[in-house]
Amino acid sequence: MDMISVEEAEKIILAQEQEYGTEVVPFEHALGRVLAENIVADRDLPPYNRATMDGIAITYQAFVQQINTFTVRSTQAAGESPVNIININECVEIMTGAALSASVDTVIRYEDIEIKGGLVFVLIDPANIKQGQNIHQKGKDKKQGDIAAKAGLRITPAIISLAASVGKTRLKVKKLPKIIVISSGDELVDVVAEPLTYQIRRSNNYMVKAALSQHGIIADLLHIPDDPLIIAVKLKDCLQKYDVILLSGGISMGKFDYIPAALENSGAAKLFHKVTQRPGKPFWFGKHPVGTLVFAFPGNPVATFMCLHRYFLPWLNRSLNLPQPPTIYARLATDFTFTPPLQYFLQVKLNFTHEAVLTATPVEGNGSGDFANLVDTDAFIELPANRTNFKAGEVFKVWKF
Ligand SMILES: Nc1nc2c(c(=O)[nH]1)N[C@H]1C(S)=C(S)[C@@H](COP(=O)(O)OP(=O)(O)OC[C@H]3O[C@@H](n4cnc5c(N)ncnc54)[C@H](O)[C@@H]3O)O[C@H]1N2
Ligand code: MOO
Ligand SMILES: [Mg+2]
Repeated sequence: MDMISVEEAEKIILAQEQEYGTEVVPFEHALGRVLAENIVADRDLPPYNRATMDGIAITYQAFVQQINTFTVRSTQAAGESPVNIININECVEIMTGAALSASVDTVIRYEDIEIKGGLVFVLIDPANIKQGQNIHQKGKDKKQGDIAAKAGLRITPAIISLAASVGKTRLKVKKLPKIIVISSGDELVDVVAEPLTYQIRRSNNYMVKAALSQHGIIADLLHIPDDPLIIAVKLKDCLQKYDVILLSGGISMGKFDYIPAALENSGAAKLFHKVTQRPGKPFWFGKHPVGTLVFAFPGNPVATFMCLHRYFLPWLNRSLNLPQPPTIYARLATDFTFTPPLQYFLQVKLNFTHEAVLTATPVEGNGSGDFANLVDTDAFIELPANRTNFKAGEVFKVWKF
């Protein structure tokens, strides 16, 4: 199969969307997961007429009868059972969060009253007092039985708080794929090792694992040497144990790039190898008959990073039935030239102008091995393969990370 375009690669990958079922987790551990059930209000929200200001609670009828001096029946803290007034000229000193009794319907702030000699004087013009003011009415936000959060949403801190408020301590969420991130290469040593002059510490795998953890996935890590026998054994094992394998390295033209052949020998079917893009041209994608998907990313760190964001994360969203994030476009801030007939993913720094226009300033770096450059960039913009000169002010698609 010849090299395919970015769009074709994306289509092939998204067509492999999977469904991993659901599981129940403690609500405190559900952040970032996808809700697989509705969260329903177990009572009205709020469950009682709630004072929203510290002050006094009265019946509005008092003003109709020209009464604006009150005696204090009682003081009611939040958490105390509601106190009734007996006479129309009585008030309850009430605190924010306390439940009003049915005998009162209006709250006046401490700032608007004076308490002297056991009496409460209202300082403001009763014409400026509205019946029901400073009260959060029972059931105003949600009625008992209403759906307060719909299945399918990504769980945010707001949803965690909602679950807590309705006493939903366990939440049904979509299961995440079981993933292993495999690095390969004999030049790569462990992060705690002191590399020899011709070795480097492995880092791609930690970058991929960290990016996955932002999506709630705790991936396993494995390193394999450039040894075809070990690669075959390890890949065979992982193809049986995981839903998705994310590899980096070992897939290009090198004499020790054994991964594609090993995958195919293990029974995985190649769905494509090589995409007309830079970085990331040697990208290999395939599927094993047991259902395991294999994203074998090119080893150069910027290529691994780009392919993860451009292909894997959209696949994950699709498989979790989440809407894709809205497509963002930015204006190129300076002219840029790229001659090879490849779709170029240019590293950029994003900015907003005073006119709220999103701009993308190239932060080129030194090719796809320059992972240090990623620290100073916040997105790739996608420059079409069939063009060479890109002008400042032109608009291109953004892949934010
Ligand atoms: N003759 C050709 N050579 C190369 C081509 C080509 O088309 N023809 N493509 C180039 C491109 S583009 C890329 S990208 C790389 C991809 O190579 P591999 O996927 O085989 O990756 P490796 O050779 O194993 O490593 C490449 C590079 O990346 C470093 N690396 C790998 N894994 C890690 C890791 N976990 N942490 C940090 N760094 C890692 C590795 O040390 C190499 O420097 O091939 C080009 N060659
Ligand atoms: O993907 Mo390679 O990183 O184009 O250099
Ligand atoms: Mg190689």
